[in-house]
Amino acid sequence: MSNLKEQALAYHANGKPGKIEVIPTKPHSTQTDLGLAYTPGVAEPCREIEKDNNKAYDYTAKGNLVAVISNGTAVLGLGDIGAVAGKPVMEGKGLLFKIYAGVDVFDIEVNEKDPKKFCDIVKGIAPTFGGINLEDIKAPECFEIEETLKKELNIPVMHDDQHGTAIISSAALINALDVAGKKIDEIHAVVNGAGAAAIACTNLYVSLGIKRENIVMLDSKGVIRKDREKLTPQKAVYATDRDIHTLEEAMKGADLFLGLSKPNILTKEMLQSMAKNPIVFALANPVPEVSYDVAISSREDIIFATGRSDYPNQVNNVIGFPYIFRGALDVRATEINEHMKHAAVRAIAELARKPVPEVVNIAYNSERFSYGRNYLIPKPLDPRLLTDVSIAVAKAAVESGVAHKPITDWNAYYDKLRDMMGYDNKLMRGFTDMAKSAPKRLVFTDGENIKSIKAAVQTLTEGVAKPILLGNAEVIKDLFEQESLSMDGITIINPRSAEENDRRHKFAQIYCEENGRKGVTLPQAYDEMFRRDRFGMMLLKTGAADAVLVGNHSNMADSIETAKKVIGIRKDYNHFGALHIVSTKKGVYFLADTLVNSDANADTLVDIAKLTHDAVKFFAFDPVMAMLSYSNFGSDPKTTGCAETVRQAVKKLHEQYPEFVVDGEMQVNLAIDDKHRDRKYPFTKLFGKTVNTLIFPSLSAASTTCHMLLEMGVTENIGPVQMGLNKPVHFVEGDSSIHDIFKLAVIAVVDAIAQEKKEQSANAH
Ligand SMILES: NC(=O)C1=CN([C@@H]2O[C@H](COP(=O)(O)OP(=O)(O)OC[C@H]3O[C@@H](n4cnc5c(N)ncnc54)[C@H](OP(=O)(O)O)[C@@H]3O)[C@@H](O)[C@H]2O)C=CC1
Ligand SMILES: CC(=O)C(=O)O
Ligand SMILES: [Mg+2]
Repeated sequence: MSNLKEQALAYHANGKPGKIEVIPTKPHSTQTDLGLAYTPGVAEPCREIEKDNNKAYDYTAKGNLVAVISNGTAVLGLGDIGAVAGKPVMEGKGLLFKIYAGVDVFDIEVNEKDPKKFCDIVKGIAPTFGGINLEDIKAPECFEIEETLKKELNIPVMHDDQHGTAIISSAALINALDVAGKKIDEIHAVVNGAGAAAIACTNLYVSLGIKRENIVMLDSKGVIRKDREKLTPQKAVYATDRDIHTLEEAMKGADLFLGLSKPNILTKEMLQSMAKNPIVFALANPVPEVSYDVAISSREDIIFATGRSDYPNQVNNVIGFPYIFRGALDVRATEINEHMKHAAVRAIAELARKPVPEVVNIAYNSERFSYGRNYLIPKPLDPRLLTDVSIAVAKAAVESGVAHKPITDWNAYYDKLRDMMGYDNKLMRGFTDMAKSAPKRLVFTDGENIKSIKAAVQTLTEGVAKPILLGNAEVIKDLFEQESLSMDGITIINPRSAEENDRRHKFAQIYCEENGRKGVTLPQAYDEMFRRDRFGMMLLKTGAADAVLVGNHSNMADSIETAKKVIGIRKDYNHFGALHIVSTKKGVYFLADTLVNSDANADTLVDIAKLTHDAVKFFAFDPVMAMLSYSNFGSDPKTTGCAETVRQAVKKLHEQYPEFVVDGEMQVNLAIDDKHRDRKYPFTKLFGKTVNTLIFPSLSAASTTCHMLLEMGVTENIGPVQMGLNKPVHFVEGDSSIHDIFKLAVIAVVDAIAQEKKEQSANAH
């Protein structure tokens, strides 16, 4: 703990104190810029806004700016620590708004406990903002404050400790009940705490179906009973006349415990007295009502959540507020109403049931998040929260008639949000959309590998492919079960099974006929068909599949040789190759050949350059190609070796393909720095152009460079993209992540679509 204390204090104090700052969004380097940013130019937008206040959304930051406002009376579970002491929390919230949903925040700490005066202050500053997030204001004052402000302001106002918490914990409850196999209208609940968060959560649970008479609520004075005096209206709603007087009694046989109160209140015995599969949400921060260790050791069937990030099931309002406000701001909603809250609950609950993307597993250093008692709600770093929750909230605002600026093109809105996510680049999104337009039958030869399986499931859920997994059906089914993945829509083929005997014979016949003069006999060909890469490629060849991903269950060099024999190299070529697409700060680069030709000569390089030229065009870029080596345009005059091989290839390319923008040999720094190159070597065919394609002199150089870039943090890479075979066979590299395999799957489908189009146009002529 003291370590945490030191770390936390150093974190906040180091560098510029605090966690947020204001950054200008417009140019400000010249006198002209400043004359527009401030006087005299700034008067023009002022005049426009004076005429029509709504113009503030066009000319100022208002539309994306939220106030996080607190009076510091219920800061986390620290209690009434005063306005300024709450500032680190409010700044923290500002940081989360920004990083998760791109919402800008001013944190405002107000020294005022009187609800009426507090409301006057907020109303006074409201014109600055597109929305108001009330935070850490204690009950019962928070109820009056929120109600008044909602009534009197026409921008979204939400007290996050109430409704943010209610939304997230409701989503977790829906899924916990599903896991426990219980019905919401039959359960008995104990709610410990009757403050801002607890009351709002309970209200939302009731609207979802929990019966009020099945709830026992407690505050600092014990069970809220009908015979107690001076209950606030919010507490009185939940007062009970059942013969229950203590927390201990309330817990007996209960199905649900919701704690939004104080640390360490529950005992092991109390947990053991609950009903079967008890749901325990101990959400007090930073220390829950019962520790994770005590809860988990109390009984095996417990379904447990806290508000903390260091245990499974973090029920924390961070999963909601950034996206709830994002959606509300984007349609310029005048409020956040019940319809919008329910939409957010559903979106969060449903997201937890979808397969978890690899980026999330990587972020949490986990191999296997999957829906179940330890994964009831999405992780805060799940980038899909931004799209799923914001869209659900925005749609609900439009449907319920509170959107001032309704969205009509939801696909464009989805794309805009996806652009904010930042883990995927535009290029890949374009391919994904292309693949979705005509999903193809895609074979994963490594069907018994969990990474292939997860990538295959993702292709299905994203609608980019119809996956076929090769392997032993029992093994594959077990893996699906272990990961709680659905097999709906997945095809499994076991090349070794008796059912595939006829197909094995047929494939062997074809393979033998085509390769008889390469020494392949029929018995050998039959034996080969037991191997998954051979069988997968034959499925493709015979039209039973549209594309294949060859996994790393077999030797890559052997699979490459097999692909040559089974699928064949394109007419007019003697070689095939592969490229990697890497997205760097300097732009997108195509690197080749990164996979196939370990002993390239000048003819190999010419083929690779031609294939890469076509591929780069296919990916909608104009190829500007540098043929790389260690020397520049003959600066090393040796007549043998790699520089000479590249020179010969360049000569051939210039003679045979004068239209290609290609030159070399040159060093990679000259290829990338066009100004330097143009100054020093103005005669090249690349003059005035920016190189986007790098053809390496050897596989060794290409592969090393490619892996080095990736290890050193290139933001995005796709590959190896095979080019030059007659059909879409692509090769998965040994250390590929699920995300890498998914991207290659998308490329394979896009390749299949392109192939189909080519065949259709050839048939038409
Ligand atoms: N995980 C999450 O996302 C969130 C967690 N929280 C946490 O919930 C807790 C409460 O926050 P909030 O509602 O904003 O604060 P409030 O001050 O509004 O409410 C606190 C409530 O806890 C009650 N309480 C205090 N001691 C006990 C006790 N021994 N037994 C039963 N009830 C008790 C108080 O009773 P009385 O009414 O008698 O004073 C009051 O009703 C905090 O720990 C906070 O960090 C809050 C929001 C979100
Ligand atoms: C998470 C939060 O808002 C709280 O604990 O108060
Ligand atoms: Mg809070």
